Amino acid sequence: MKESIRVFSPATVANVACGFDVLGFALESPGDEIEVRRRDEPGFTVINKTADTVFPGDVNKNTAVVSLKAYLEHLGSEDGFEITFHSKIKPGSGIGSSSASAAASVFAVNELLGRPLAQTDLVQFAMQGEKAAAGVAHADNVAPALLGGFVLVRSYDPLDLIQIPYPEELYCTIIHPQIEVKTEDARKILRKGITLKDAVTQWGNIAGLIAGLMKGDYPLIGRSLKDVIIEPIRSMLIPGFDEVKEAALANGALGASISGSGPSMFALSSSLETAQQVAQAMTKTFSQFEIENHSYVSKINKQGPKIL
Ligand SMILES: Nc1ncnc2c1ncn2[C@@H]1O[C@H](COP(=O)(O)OP(=O)(O)OP(=O)(O)O)[C@@H](O)[C@H]1O
Ligand SMILES: N[C@@H](CCO)C(=O)O
Repeated sequence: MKESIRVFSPATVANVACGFDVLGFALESPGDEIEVRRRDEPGFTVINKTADTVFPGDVNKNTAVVSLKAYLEHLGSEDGFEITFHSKIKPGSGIGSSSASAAASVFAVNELLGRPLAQTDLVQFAMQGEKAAAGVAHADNVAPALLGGFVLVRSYDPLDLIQIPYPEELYCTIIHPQIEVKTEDARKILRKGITLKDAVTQWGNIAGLIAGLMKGDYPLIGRSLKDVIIEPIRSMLIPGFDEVKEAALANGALGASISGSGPSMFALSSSLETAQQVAQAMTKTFSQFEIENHSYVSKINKQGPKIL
């Protein structure tokens, strides 16, 4: 059996406006690149070869280790592993940095061990990494990170993951304002209750978004990419949010909202040209608020993690 493996695990956009905690999709780039090597003795080591990522001091709080421990415990294995990070999504960015690591390690070791578990069965362990990062075992980043594409979390108990077809011509613009918002903090500020009116609007939109993706109905996708519950609260953490969102829509985006818990924003477009125009418009608008930022366009990642 191989003693080491190098894998890529994708960034992800969770919530997707109206699907808080239940919908996410994977991006072709960026992502985490890690190498996992079996150790001669039990335990875990993390080697950081990235240029600018600072990991938690306690290796056992690293989401890659937390998820891998849960996976190995399930298998009854006491093997130890060394995890080397070669590249890393910036933590707290809103595109699933904690998730990419949690998914990468379980995918890598499952491959090293000859795939004792199916890919879908790895999600439950990667969720433990998210719980360590944000206090809640949400699956809307790790499920698309491991399965690729758009994934609906139909149910958490029991875990029921549904891969959702989407139109081939779908492009995501991501913009990262240079501010950090931790998921844990962005969850604490949410209201504990919602009105029935908002609930009806939200579940109409999430159903419409799923239907639009499956039918390749761009106007329906656009009409449904609206969030009346989470965005009104979390957008207060992102200076210029309303103006940047308006700029995206004015330049042809189907819809735009907060990526995950923020501060990144995402916009979906039906062509690469539009997505690039949207990126320019969002960057220009954020810059008017004197917030450093960078933006890029990514296609949807079909496959999830891959062996390098
Ligand atoms: N391998 C890791 N990669 C990234 N963050 C990690 C990792 N291990 C632990 N963490 C911790 O998780 C937190 C980052 O996770 P958080 O969910 O806040 O950001 P994110 O995953 O980039 O955003 P989002 O979940 O909204 O997409 C930080 O406190 C970071 O220290
Ligand atoms: N659904 C999670 C995603 C975090 O990326 C949240 O919004 O808190």
